Amino acid sequence: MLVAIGTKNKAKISAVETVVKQLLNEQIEFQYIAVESGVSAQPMSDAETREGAINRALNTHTASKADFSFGLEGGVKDVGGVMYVCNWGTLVLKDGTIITAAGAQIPLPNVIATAVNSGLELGPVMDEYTQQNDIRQHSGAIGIFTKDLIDRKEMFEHVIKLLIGQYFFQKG
Ligand SMILES: O=P(O)(O)OP(=O)(O)OP(=O)(O)OC[C@H]1O[C@@H](n2cnc3c(O)ncnc32)[C@H](O)[C@@H]1O
Ligand SMILES: [Mg+2]
Repeated sequence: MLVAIGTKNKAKISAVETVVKQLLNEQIEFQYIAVESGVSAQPMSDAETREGAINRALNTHTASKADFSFGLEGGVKDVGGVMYVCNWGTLVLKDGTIITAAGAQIPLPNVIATAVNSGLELGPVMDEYTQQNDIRQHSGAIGIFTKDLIDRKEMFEHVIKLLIGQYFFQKG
């Protein structure tokens, strides 16, 4: 089967590959496509982040006609005046069926929230904060602020499991 992923981000790619290989007992070809999310570079709500994940999966589906097309999107959201990191995933099946799910969320420190609210993207803000490159492709914000107990790959693995689990349920 063909599995397409709408990103070139290493954390997202390895999350999809790990879970798909674990759950689907067949020969799998993976395809990675950089697609548009159709939302802002830094989504600021659950609704916008979810929409970005759906758009990515649909654009991946259109480009690949794969059996499974995945779209994963990271964003932030405000809950009671506190900024949380949020992540959404979408699986589009070959027949166009859309399945969605969201991942674990943690609050971001005020210094990070202030920088993001000033219009910066979380990715570069995290690089500046940690003095490392490309945190978004490795630990992610969720890894940095949990001492890597849950990194960005593992967080996305849960999202992929929630997507494939719903597919199994629908299939019966
Ligand atoms: O290449 P793509 O697939 O776009 O991957 P990305 O890392 O840019 O991830 P998103 O576009 O889904 O996330 C939107 C923005 O939020 C940032 N972001 C989201 N979650 C993050 C995390 O856990 N750690 C660091 N940055 C994160 C990301 O770098 C972007 O600036
Ligand atoms: Mg991005």
